[in-house]
Amino acid sequence: MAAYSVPPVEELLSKRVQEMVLHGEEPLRPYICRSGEDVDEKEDIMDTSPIPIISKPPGIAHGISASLLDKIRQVSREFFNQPMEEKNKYAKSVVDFQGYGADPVPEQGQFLDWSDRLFLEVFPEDGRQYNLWPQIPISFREVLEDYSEKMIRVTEITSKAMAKSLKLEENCFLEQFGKQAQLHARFNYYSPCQRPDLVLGLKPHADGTGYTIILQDEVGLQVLKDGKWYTVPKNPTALLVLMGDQMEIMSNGIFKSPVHRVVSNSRRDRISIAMFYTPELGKEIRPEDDLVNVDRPRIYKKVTDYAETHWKFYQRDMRALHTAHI
Ligand SMILES: O=C(O)CCC(=O)C(=O)O
Ligand SMILES: [Fe+2]
Repeated sequence: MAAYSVPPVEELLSKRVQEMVLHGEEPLRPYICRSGEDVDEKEDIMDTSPIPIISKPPGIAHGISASLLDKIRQVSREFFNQPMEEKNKYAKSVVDFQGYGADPVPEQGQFLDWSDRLFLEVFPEDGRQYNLWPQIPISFREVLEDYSEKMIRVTEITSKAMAKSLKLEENCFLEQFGKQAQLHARFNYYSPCQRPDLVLGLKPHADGTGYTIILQDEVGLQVLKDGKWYTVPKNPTALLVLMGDQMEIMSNGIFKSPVHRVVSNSRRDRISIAMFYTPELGKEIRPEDDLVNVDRPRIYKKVTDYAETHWKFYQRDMRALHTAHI
């Protein structure tokens, strides 16, 4: 049988998916992670009841104006719509986290995502690498700074609401996150794919964050529950709060960190802005004491810098939560 040669992953990752699509290239083998079945491009959305969405009541009002949500979507689109040479001014190497490109090289044999991204640390402020923040569109920096400030407010509202829903002291989760909690912005660009039945925009994973706040412009994100994928509906003024593994630990397993993925679409592209909210570096987190009792024994240990452990497993397409189990 003739050998089928594929460029090394490093080489593939040094090229953007968006570029391949512009050149009409078909996905190469490392991007192919689906069997060619089970693709549903219908516009109608499946039952979404298990997905918590912060919007107007009966959810929680997030307090961010519709115009700011439009602006952040707009500057993201404008950034990705630019020629490669402009975007490459912010290019990351294939091992870096911050900057424009793809995720760092996964361990051998793992599939690649059919998407590009720009990843930036926004809090604590001294972690900002402004040389990687796009200068075009010119309003990018101002809009991201404004959005990040507002996101901090959303994390306060959300963390308190979650504590109260469990009858806990309202600041308990905020204290665990710490004053130097981290916030990272990940701008995801999902190019269309001629073969959405073969690739995924983002492979199935759970987040290693405390939680992640997602804004999207099109459907594509799916959450796994009881073995079934649920599509998150499109709602221009809604933010989706997705629990990460660290919130599952702090809530002693009450809040579940769901596996999710992004499917590709043959006709349209998609933008999402995911804000990763993670406890302060070096800070130990643990299940809240008041959530541990005879009926609900402690199921998670104390952990520190769990996001690092999470990343090591993510690179191997595995979850890390078991490492925190008692
Ligand atoms: O694009 C999305 O809606 C989800 C992104 C996501 O899951 C992530 O960046 O971890
Ligand atoms: Fe995610």
